[in-house]
Amino acid sequence: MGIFMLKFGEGVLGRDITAIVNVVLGKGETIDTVFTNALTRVPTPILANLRDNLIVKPLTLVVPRNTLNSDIQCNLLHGPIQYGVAKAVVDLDLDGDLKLIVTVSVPDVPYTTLNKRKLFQYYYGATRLAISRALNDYPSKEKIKREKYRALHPLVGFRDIRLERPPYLQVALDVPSMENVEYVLESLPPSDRIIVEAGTPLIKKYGIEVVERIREIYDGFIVADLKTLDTGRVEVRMAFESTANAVVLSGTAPRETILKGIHECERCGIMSYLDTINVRDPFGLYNSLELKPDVLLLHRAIDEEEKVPMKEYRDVKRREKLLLGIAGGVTLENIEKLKNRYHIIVVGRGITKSRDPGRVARAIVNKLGDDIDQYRLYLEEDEDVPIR
Ligand SMILES: O=C([C@H](O)CO)[C@H](O)[C@H](O)COP(=O)(O)O
Repeated sequence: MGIFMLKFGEGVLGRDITAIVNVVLGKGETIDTVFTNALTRVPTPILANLRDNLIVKPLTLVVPRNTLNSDIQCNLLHGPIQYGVAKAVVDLDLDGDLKLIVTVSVPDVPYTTLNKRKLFQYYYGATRLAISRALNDYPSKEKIKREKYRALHPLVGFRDIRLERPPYLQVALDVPSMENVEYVLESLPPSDRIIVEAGTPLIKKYGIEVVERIREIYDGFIVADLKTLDTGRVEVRMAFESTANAVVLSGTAPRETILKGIHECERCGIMSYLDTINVRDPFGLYNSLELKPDVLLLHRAIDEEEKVPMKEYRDVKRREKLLLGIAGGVTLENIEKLKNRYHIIVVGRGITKSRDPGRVARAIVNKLGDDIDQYRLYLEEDEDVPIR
């Protein structure tokens, strides 16, 4: 059996025009077949050359990713793009037995904005990057794991947060006035440590659509505090359809409702909270469930706060997988004590009723630890890939 090797890599560079380059490289029957089939296809991709009659080794196919709609695009492909790819392959001084298939985006730009030098540079750099990454099996599983909560896709503009970097501040919006909600949301600092809660009274007043109204102003992780007591599936669905990232189910609901609600959250790919207002043994309830919620919320009701002290679970240890939340009368003053014991600290009136909600929220967030973007450089680094 001959030598077999197949590797894949991507390089994307440039801001005004983006060079997107994907590479498949390898040795053996598989790549030989793909290579030969591609060459006999119509329209035929081009063999990278430095000039006419001088193809590069290892043999490299340049394949446009998009349809070429104009002569300008054809010239770009056959000109600076092809030259950029060819020069990168030659400069990397690769094993001559390899074969490379390089797919390239071909920009559709007006002739006047054409800058061949810039295009060459972008495609040359992106190709080097893609090949080096392929040869180094970049990115590693660890890199992807590390980056998955930091990555911000440029065409999406928001991150999908899964509460993987606790502790978090959950700002509970119970104030039943949209004007007040807007005021609080607009004052919140942008932070990956903040969760916004559409509070139960707010949802009762405006309906579940209030989640979408909140999102228009603060597009982060939003919890719909439905405290569901019946029809677990239906309520989770409603919250999901209004773009909630998590739903709160009541721990006093029938077991079936809790389980159906958690199951529906899992089906929809959103998170489930189990609220424990009026539940005597929250951990006993948690342990008894066949399906576990993502968050167990230890909660003292507002109505009982004059009689009942704030819930204190001194022996609470952070458990693997389960996120523990605390709610009911939390203020800026308690944060220091709570932040090492709980993953999610819910603060309602402590923020919404303060004279300066933004200042209080910022002060709490500062106590929780650094932000995801705080030490991030503008440029991405492949710390584990030597570019040859
Ligand atoms: O969930 C809550 C309560 O049941 C009303 O819906 C509150 O959001 C929660 O108790 C936090 O509020 P504060 O006690 O004002 O911090």
